[in-house]
Amino acid sequence: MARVAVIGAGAIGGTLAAWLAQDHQVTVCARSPLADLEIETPGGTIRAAPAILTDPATATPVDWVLATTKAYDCAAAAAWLPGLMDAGTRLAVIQNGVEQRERFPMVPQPRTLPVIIDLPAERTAPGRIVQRRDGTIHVPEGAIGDAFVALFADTVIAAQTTPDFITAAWRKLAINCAGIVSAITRRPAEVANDEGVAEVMRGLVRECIAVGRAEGATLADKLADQVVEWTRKAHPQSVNSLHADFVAGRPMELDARNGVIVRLGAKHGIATPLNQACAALLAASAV
Ligand SMILES: NC(=O)C1=CN([C@@H]2O[C@H](COP(=O)(O)OP(=O)(O)OC[C@H]3O[C@@H](n4cnc5c(N)ncnc54)[C@H](OP(=O)(O)O)[C@@H]3O)[C@@H](O)[C@H]2O)C=CC1
Ligand SMILES: CC(C)(CO)C(=O)C(=O)O
Repeated sequence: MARVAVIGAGAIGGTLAAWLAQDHQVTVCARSPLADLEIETPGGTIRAAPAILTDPATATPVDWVLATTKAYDCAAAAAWLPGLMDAGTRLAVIQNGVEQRERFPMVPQPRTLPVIIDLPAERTAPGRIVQRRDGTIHVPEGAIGDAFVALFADTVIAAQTTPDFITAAWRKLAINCAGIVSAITRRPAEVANDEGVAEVMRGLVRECIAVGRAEGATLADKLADQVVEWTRKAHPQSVNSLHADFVAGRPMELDARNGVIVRLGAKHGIATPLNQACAALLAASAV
């Protein structure tokens, strides 16, 4: 049984904390108070009552810290680390994008594990989450990756290591960059059935493919069509996390999901007008 602290009790943090609490000693480090966790999963409801802390000064060292805040909240989330981490603690950064390690520069790289999770989940109230699919997790190969995968052995979440993490991260970024169409149109996954919107999604993904290849990822041309197909096969009412932030009036991970394609595209001399335009339009409509 490992000691696991989950920073962030949102859609992903709450879901992972509830699954891991079935087998491990879990502490949830929350910004807003909550009582317990109840997750509606494809296989039925699971419940957990982990220890819940709201003050970083009360944190004590654990084996694993799972950072599951949004990318834009990493600086505040880092306030938990001095209490939670000792010389043996490892940090898993479970966030979208391709820059997970860079978001926690204060933790030595060998003890930081970037994690790609594909698990659609929505928070409906504090501690109440709908998990739409069992989901997958990908982490880089190596001893720390193996240890992380072992934490999920008895859960429905398929966790695995990959020898090509950069490709895994960019494939997920392809899905996420296209998801901006939901926030722009205020429509869940079903919006991908609109052929005009689907063509915008393909264009966003093609830019992501070009930049990802320049960064060393192996991405097939067919990924553009696949992203549309996968979105069409998702639960039609599934709300992605960018869309959820937009409708809740929260900050958005625009830089982590679309801006990064524009930034890294500029570095490689690759034009990314669709990602730039969609991010600018969404940012402007959130004001
Ligand atoms: N939702 C999804 O389906 C998926 C999300 N992702 C990625 O996972 C990451 C997390 O997303 P998601 O779970 O949706 O986000 P949520 O907004 O649902 O949850 C983030 C949580 O972090 C908490 N938080 C923020 N700052 C702090 C802090 N300083 N200390 C403690 N808790 C803090 C928030 O608190 P408060 O309750 O006060 O808001 C919130 O509960 C993102 O990078 C996202 O892109 C990846 C795959 C799927
Ligand atoms: C695409 C999706 C739903 C899948 O995990 C996601 O990553 C998000 O909501 O941010």
